[in-house]
Amino acid sequence: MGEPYPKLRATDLTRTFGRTPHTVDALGPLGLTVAAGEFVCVVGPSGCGKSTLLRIAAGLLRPSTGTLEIRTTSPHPVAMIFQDYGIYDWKTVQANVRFGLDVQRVPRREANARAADWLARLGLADFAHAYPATLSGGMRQRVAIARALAVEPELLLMDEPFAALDAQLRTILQDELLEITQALHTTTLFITHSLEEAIVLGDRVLVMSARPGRIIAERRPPFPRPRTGGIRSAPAFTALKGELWDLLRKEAVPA
Ligand SMILES: Nc1ncnc2c1ncn2[C@@H]1O[C@H](COP(=O)(O)OP(=O)(O)OP(=O)(O)O)[C@@H](O)[C@H]1O
Repeated sequence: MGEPYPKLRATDLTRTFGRTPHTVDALGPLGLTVAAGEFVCVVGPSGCGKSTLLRIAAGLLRPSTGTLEIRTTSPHPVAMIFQDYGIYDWKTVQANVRFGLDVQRVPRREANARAADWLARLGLADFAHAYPATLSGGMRQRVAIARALAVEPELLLMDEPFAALDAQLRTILQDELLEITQALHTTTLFITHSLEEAIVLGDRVLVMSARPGRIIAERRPPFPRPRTGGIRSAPAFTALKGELWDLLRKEAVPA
């Protein structure tokens, strides 16, 4: 992928919660890399440690053993999007999108221009001065995406960002994210329950085992980029979804 080092590399990563004798082995040992410009999706059964992995990547949680390295060059390299939006209800939409830029001390005029640009891209221009409470779920999630991307992160970490949305909105936002990340080549680690989402968005789809989650399979959706949501109706899409589902079902319902 051009650069000699991956943007993210996890090696023999494990995480255990609690104290003996009541410990929970939540994760690993797990290894994975995300190359520059790559979009990697992680799917796995409920409770297998997906969020734990992402929280370690975001620096919110320490691994018990192993390492997770992020190799970036900018001072504010990582942005994160959670499923519960993580936007501030007391700030306007524009102030929310500008938030990361303010933290980076981007001059106000430039920050406003960049925020306005992202609001326009995500169809929120008319809501710049609205407060999040007045927005629909899909619009709130667009605000979260605009805020994360406005800082031009070198690495985007997304934990089930569309889980709370209905199926139609989810499809629309998947397609929007696909378009944006393909245009910007944003390096992304994306956690999801949805196989469809993983296949539409991912250069690679990694399948995790039941807890403690390890990577048990990797598939490359056979769709060249730039791709569109139209691939959902391709026979190869259905075939890959079936194959991944078989893998996942074995983990979700142990024999
Ligand atoms: N702070 C914590 N203290 C104790 N146990 C925890 C903690 N955080 C997570 N766990 C446990 O670790 C395991 C993995 O949790 P995690 O949230 O990472 O799974 P997940 O794959 O993201 O789940 P889901 O798909 O249901 O969101 C679970 O058994 C969970 O109960």
